[in-house]
Amino acid sequence: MAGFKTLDDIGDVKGKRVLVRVDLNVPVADGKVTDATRIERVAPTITELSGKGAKVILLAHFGRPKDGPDPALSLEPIAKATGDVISKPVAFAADCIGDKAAAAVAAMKDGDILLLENTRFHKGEEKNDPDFTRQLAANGDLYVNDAFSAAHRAHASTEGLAHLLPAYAGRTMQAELEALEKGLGNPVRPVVAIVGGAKVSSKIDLLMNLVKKVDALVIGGGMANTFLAARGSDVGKSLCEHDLAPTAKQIMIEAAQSGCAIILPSDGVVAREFKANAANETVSIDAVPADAMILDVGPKTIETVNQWIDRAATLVWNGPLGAFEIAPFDRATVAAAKHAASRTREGKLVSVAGGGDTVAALNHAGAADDFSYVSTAGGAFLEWMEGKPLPGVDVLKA
Ligand SMILES: Nc1ncnc2c1ncn2[C@@H]1O[C@H](COP(=O)(O)OP(=O)(O)O)[C@@H](O)[C@H]1O
Ligand SMILES: O=C(OP(=O)(O)O)[C@H](O)COP(=O)(O)O
Repeated sequence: MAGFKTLDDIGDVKGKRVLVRVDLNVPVADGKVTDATRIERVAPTITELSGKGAKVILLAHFGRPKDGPDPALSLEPIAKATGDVISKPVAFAADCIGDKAAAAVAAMKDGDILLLENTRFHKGEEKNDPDFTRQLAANGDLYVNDAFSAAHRAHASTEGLAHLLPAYAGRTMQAELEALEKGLGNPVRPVVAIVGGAKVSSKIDLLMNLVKKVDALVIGGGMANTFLAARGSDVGKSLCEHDLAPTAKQIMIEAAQSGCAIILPSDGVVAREFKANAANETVSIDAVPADAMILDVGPKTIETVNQWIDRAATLVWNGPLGAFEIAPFDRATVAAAKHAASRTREGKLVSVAGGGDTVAALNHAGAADDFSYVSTAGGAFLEWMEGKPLPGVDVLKA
């Protein structure tokens, strides 16, 4: 891979402490990992380094802790899940810096694997604070970044560490960039993007550039509600970031100027509770009851989405169209995923999808294997698509 050092350049790692940044931000329900794709994708890097006798020290975040350590966002259960995927024990330390981390690292033998607690339990992580970064670096001789899906974050463990230790791209980082370049480096038009999901505030800005790159943008999931509200629709109690309505309006103006069609839901499946099999009804998008929330796009919208998939030569997808984890609000996501998979199988579509939950949704639909490429990354993938610099990648090239 041009511009980087990879594991092919790392030399003899026997006995060396290698800090490996991975993305273990996996979907979890009732304490169980519901989709292990991200763990499976970083497994080759972990097993390769461990097999060569390195002490493999995994750094990762989990969720978005607001105020220091949060037991609900501990990585401890993920250590076991990682061990299950790689068929080796993965030890766990209750902090990523300080005495607990140092003691756990000191106890490691060559080839051992250790996962340190959620890096985001310290404010220094997201601030890329030099002092915090030095404390992380104290436990390593070398640094490997295999977290492409977090490479859009300039955090201590994704960017800062590469300034302090000899830095290398892991196998997944390398493979993701190569696959995206191959699939989307020079996409066949028309290019249709589907963007849904729930991370509205962290993804809405990048839609401003995306509409300049694609021919049509289908907006679903929680993301659609902010656009619907900006357009004047009442979305009741739906997930919606009303303060981002001006941004949504600006994106719609930008899209019109760039000749990018924006497709918003025309109907929705609404419920009063966010739970599986909640009583629900399908309503026109302009008739959402004030006490209800849109949890999926409706059948008319599914038809429209599928028509746009039919028109596309290239499909780019991040974010489910509805709350796919809870039946029956998975209907639109499953229908669109199956349709895109079948067009891809017929050789009529290049389909590239990404994101922790999007991958889980495609797996749920039984469609992932038929997509041209499934990335572990959502936000990072869209930023790569925009042509935005990814700090976690650029620092490896420095
Ligand atoms: N209408 C909706 N209301 C609430 N949550 C939604 C809705 N549509 C999708 N979601 C949620 O969005 C989440 C995924 O969003 P996001 O994290 O942005 O995707 P990814 O991880 O693929 O990048 C899922 O947990 C899903 O339940
Ligand atoms: O799940 C992730 O991104 P994604 O939801 O865009 O796929 C990454 O772990 C990054 O997480 P963040 O968006 O909290 O920085």
